[in-house]
Amino acid sequence: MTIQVEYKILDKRLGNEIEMPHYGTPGSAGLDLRACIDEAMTIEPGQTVLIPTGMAIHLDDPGLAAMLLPRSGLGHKHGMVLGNLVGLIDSDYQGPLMVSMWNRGSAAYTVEIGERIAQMVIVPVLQPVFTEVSEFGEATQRGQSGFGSTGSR
Ligand SMILES: O=c1ccn([C@H]2C[C@H](O)[C@@H](COP(=O)(O)OP(=O)(O)OP(=O)(O)O)O2)c(=O)[nH]1
Ligand SMILES: [Mg+2]
Repeated sequence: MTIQVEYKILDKRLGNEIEMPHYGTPGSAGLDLRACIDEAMTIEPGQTVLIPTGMAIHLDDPGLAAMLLPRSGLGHKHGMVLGNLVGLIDSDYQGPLMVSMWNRGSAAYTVEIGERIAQMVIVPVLQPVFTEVSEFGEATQRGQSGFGSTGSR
């Protein structure tokens, strides 16, 4: 099934000198989002900046969400991850897609104009009806144990 999602171009460079986000290979889970900034931006260790992607999407369907995730190379090699760790885009959001970039590393990092800074994954979402109970229907093997109850190794 093909899912259609509307988008708006907010920065005229997108699709011209800055490449449009796209699935890089047939099996790609995410599209790389690009920094639509006016000049290269140096982010100091510990600093967080909000970077526009030059576009908006409207998922429209409450059964969909978009997640913004770090790119592994940027995160692992340069400590450039997301200030909110994961960005969650609601299906009713119509505003500019923004990426919060956090330099959790120990060296300054310069984001270039049009650089691929994060990736966006479209995911299915369920909104169940929640029902309050005083006891759950069936006791499980785990019960209330958690947070390392099974040991660490
Ligand atoms: O990395 C992100 C995270 C969020 N958003 C946009 C889309 C999302 O639908 C909206 C609200 O995000 P969220 O609900 O995570 O933030 P909030 O702090 O709860 O704000 P709000 O009160 O507007 O819901 O902000 C982004 O553009 N980038
Ligand atoms: Mg919210």
